[in-house]
Amino acid sequence: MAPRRTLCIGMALAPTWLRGEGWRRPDSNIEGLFSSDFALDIARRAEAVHLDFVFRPDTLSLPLGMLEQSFGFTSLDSTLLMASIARETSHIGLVTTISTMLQQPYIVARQMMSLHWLSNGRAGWNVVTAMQGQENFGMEDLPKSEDRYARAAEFTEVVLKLWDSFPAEAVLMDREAGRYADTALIRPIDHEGPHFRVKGPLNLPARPGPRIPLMQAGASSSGRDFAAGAVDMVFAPTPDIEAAQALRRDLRARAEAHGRDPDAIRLLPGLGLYLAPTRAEAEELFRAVHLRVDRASRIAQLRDWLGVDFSAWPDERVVTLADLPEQANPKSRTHAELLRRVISRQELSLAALLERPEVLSAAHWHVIGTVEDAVAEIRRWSEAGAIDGFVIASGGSVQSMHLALDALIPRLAEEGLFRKAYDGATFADHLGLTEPKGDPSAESGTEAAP
Ligand SMILES: Cc1cc2nc3c(=O)[nH]c(=O)nc-3n(C[C@H](O)[C@H](O)[C@H](O)COP(=O)(O)O)c2cc1C
Repeated sequence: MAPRRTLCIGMALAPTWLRGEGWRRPDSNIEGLFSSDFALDIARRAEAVHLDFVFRPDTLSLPLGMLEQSFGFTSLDSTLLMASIARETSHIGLVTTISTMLQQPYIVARQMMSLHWLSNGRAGWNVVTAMQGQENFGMEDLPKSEDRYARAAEFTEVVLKLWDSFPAEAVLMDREAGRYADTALIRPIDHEGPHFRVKGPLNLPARPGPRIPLMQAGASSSGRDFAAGAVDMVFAPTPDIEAAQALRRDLRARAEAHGRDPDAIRLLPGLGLYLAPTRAEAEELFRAVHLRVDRASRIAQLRDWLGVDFSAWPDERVVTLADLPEQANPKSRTHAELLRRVISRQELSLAALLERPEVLSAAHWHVIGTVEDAVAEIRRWSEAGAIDGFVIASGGSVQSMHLALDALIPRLAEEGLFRKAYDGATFADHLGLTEPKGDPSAESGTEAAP
């Protein structure tokens, strides 16, 4: 499978580089976490090296367990944050995360189109079904993964219809004739489905040009199928190159089965970058960051993903698939399956399992080393057809994050793996999306220019 000519690269503003012990460093600026300048500084750096987008994950609940040691899931509302960055930047895509389980499509269609107008065509929506937060929305439990995706598919369909319901051409602004809009072009959507009844139209005209790009996170079979039919980018944890190759192959095949060009869907794994001037310093950074994540938190993480309580197990006992129950409704099938995969492939003691990136840091692809190590690894994955790009989840320290943006990305551009300048000023321009309307199955899927 041929790799694309240039990669699509996003930067997570999470801020992953302050996780673990990172926030305790003197230069962390943890005090500024809830100011818009904090994210803006990173967005400006990302724009200076022509990244495709900045991206903010988001949740709607606060698990207190993590908060003793780090900032956990505290965060500004991601869409408002992106709106504040929009005014101060001019080219970079702004991808916000909004849940289809815990929101209503009319509100989301309006928020996203507002962000699209306010940013001059740079909005992107990370469509998540959510892993937590149901207790804040009157639910005991989240429905099972398949049902969450069925709702996500209908939710997305309604949002796309709403964006199309008030087309840009309907706005005439004919001063002479005194005619503001041609209301014959503005149509209700009259949607009636299993989850939503929405009449429409949206009370905001569509911004002229291609539709807002969509991203998705969650790689269970139903997650992949939803992504293959509806989105432009998949953000996924792929801890090794084989996992990424297999996922990319599968997503492309599913996109084709949905009648789409396989190039229309991009696999963008999370990339945990622990960078330092030397390999030894980078390894020390990784160790130092995870030093205090205690056994109890890691055991709790495993209980969440695998449904097993390992707290009474001795460290040296080997974990096998036979120890794991079939889970009817895991919070994230993606993470549960990645853990089952590593347990089936390697004979791991409990102590060794607790050291794995799948447990410590969200099962993402990791590079712990120098900038040149990262360039080599990215080239290897790209040439092996494993990725269409990646989302940087910088780890360890502010210095490591700065190395990723200020040193690694220009090196990738020098190597011909990434663009040297922006070709256009909208997010769709960076992705090469050209179709004007909402239906992803009608898209061109052309490549981003070098
Ligand atoms: C890499 C990754 C990132 C995610 N980010 C978010 C997020 O920011 N907010 C959220 O509510 N859910 C997030 N999710 C949850 C997914 O949207 C989805 O609900 C969950 O993974 C269950 O789907 P699955 O069974 O396909 O894994 C994320 C999932 C993955 C795998």
